[in-house]
Amino acid sequence: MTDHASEPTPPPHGLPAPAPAGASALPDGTYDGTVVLVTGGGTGLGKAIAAEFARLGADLVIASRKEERLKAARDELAGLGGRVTSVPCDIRDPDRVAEVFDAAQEAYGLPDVLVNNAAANFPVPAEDMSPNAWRSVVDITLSGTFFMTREFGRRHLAAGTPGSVISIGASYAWTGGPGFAHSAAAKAGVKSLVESLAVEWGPYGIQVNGLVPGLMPHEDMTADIRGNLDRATPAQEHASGDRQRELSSRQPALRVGAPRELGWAAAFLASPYARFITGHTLVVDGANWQRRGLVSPEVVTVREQMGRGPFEG
Ligand SMILES: CCCCCCCCC/C=C/C(=O)SCCNC(=O)CCNC(=O)[C@H](O)C(C)(C)COP(=O)(O)OP(=O)(O)OC[C@H]1O[C@@H](n2cnc3c(N)ncnc32)[C@H](O)[C@@H]1OP(=O)(O)O
Ligand SMILES: NC(=O)C1=CN([C@@H]2O[C@H](COP(=O)(O)OP(=O)(O)OC[C@H]3O[C@@H](n4cnc5c(N)ncnc54)[C@H](OP(=O)(O)O)[C@@H]3O)[C@@H](O)[C@H]2O)C=CC1
Repeated sequence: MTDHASEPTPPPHGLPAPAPAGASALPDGTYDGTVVLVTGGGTGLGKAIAAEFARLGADLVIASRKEERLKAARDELAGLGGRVTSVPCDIRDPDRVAEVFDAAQEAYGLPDVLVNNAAANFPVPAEDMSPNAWRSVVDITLSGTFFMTREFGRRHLAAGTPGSVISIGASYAWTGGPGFAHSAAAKAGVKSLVESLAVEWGPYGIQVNGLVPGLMPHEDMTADIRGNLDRATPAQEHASGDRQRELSSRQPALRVGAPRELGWAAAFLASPYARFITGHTLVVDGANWQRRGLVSPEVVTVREQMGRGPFEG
């Protein structure tokens, strides 16, 4: 019998690394002949999601406001498999949203899959948030998601065809997000939409799911979000220069997520292997959002976290 007590305990090593980039759990050609529309598909996580569908054979339509970014992403994604087209669009405008679907239909056909990935966010204490700042984040994140989803649903209902919607959320939809009241409220709305529409449209063969990323750093992260992460880690740790390690040590997985891990989850959720999953929001975050204890870190106000002086009205 081994005497375990006398053996040194190996240090915790966290969750295993993901499969390499370019690998897939789904069979080659899973998305041959299908059209996938990704909002915000020109940057960050949206681009990573689009890439996984492309590798599996999908024709892609990516849509967002900035044409240059879309074009650069289109060239990158085109090397992966299927055809790619980009359509400039502000998802806050329902007429522009309809035009995106017209363009997609003309290019490849009615999208079979819609990924609502576009969103807006910046950290700001609620008492400093202007009405327009609130409106801007809620309009893009919640209303834009609804306008896209509504257009997708209407066209499929009219055609009598099935489809799959995946809306990207955030875990503060459940917990609230101090410093991000606008985005957290909007993402709670997105989660609620998933649940309402899955029931409304199940009878017509339309699946509606949510997908929540954890901390998945990428090169397109906005300066505001990057700054927020910098403030969340002590200055002496920045000096080490190993940002990834600093962030990893604060996750139960002892690592951050790779954008492709979100892409794999999206490709699964819209695939023939997930046809009975609808109205569900899947969290891909290494259990970071569950990290609670009876005794939490000392309370620091959002103002202090953001280095702001006292509220002056
Ligand atoms: C707890 C868990 C931890 C969790 C830790 C972190 C979790 C992150 C989870 C979620 C992450 C994401 O969503 S990441 C996605 C982030 N990506 C993006 O946001 C990209 C898109 N963003 C944008 O385009 C812009 O940032 C945005 C402002 C939202 C929209 O652009 P527009 O041109 O429509 O709007 P603008 O005219 O510039 O600005 C509209 C108003 O917003 C105000 N505004 C703009 N930036 C502001 C700022 N930094 N602080 C205050 N107010 C601001 C302006 O002053 C305007 O108000 P007035 O002056 O009154 O007129
Ligand atoms: N990164 C993370 O760690 C986390 C991200 N998330 C969620 O993941 C998703 C992707 O985030 P991420 O890749 O990090 O962010 P990015 O800032 O890289 O992407 C946001 C995208 O949305 C597009 N967009 C913004 N506003 C509009 C608009 N009005 N109309 C059309 N497109 C718009 C932007 O393109 P353009 O500027 O060209 O319009 C951009 O491509 C979001 O839903 C976000 O809330 C959730 C939790 C954590």
